[in-house]
Amino acid sequence: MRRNPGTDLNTDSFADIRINTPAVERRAATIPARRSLKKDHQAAWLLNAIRCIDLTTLAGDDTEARVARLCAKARQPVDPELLEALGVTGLTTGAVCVYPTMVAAAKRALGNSGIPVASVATGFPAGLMPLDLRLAEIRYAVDQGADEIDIVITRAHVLQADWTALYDEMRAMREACGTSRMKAILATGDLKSLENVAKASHVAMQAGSDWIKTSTGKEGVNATLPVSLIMCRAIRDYRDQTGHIVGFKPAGGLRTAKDALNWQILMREELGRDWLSPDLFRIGASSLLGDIERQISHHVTGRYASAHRQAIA
Ligand SMILES: O=C[C@H](O)COP(=O)(O)O
Repeated sequence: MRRNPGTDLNTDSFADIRINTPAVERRAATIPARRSLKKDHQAAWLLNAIRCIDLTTLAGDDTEARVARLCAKARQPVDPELLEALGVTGLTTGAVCVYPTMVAAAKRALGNSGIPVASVATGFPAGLMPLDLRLAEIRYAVDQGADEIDIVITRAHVLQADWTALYDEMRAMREACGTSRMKAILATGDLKSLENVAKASHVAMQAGSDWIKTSTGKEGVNATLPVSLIMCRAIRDYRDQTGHIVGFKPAGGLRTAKDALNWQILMREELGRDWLSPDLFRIGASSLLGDIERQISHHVTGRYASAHRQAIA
């Protein structure tokens, strides 16, 4: 299984980063136009997006029954008749993502499907808890069976440019994850500048994150294309500097099939084909699958299915 072993903290590798925000925004704005995806091609990209979704429920009123329904959707994300028409079998989402107390229910519901369970941890979404409690939460989620842990960082460490504190806490989190893979949520909407996003990305990767992730879905601003562009370039730079491979997870506010296509175009353009697989690319989303299924249905049948047919996710 791919892991990023991380490195020692190396602030030299990002000390000189300067970002021209208007230029990044201009470049990000061209992403939707970079590839014209028509018909069969578009359906293939939408199916691939499903393979990469971390199908998520992170709500205060989550229940085991809701998690079980979500897992059923993860196992069979699209109407089998539509898949048959497309000649596709065995399609599942990339993972299911839940709160720690829901991990056991998700594991039960997913059975031997091979779909990983991701758990948020470390005082999600704000992370403002003593470190030993945050580490204990990771260990609890791992003990419950979580295959992947989505941690949140202490935003204050970034805002105060305390890279040592940020590195040390994430290194300890990586250690607590054991053999479960770690995704580091930077909560980019809280980080004030693209330079901070770039620097926090480097520290997260040096600390051994297997994916870096934009947002919790709970910030005022969640995944955007400019922020994602900066994070993808940090992944590229880190690979060039260390030879280690890190995945990317945009999350929060991704709701439409068009979003799913745009983020895949970004991966293809900035990091290449390898980053279009679930090992290196996840889309964190609680309500994206419905629109993707709607578009696939339209592709197959020539008409849009009514909304109730895609009631979940
Ligand atoms: O980690 C995933 C996010 O919580 C999903 O955010 P969303 O509910 O806006 O799709």
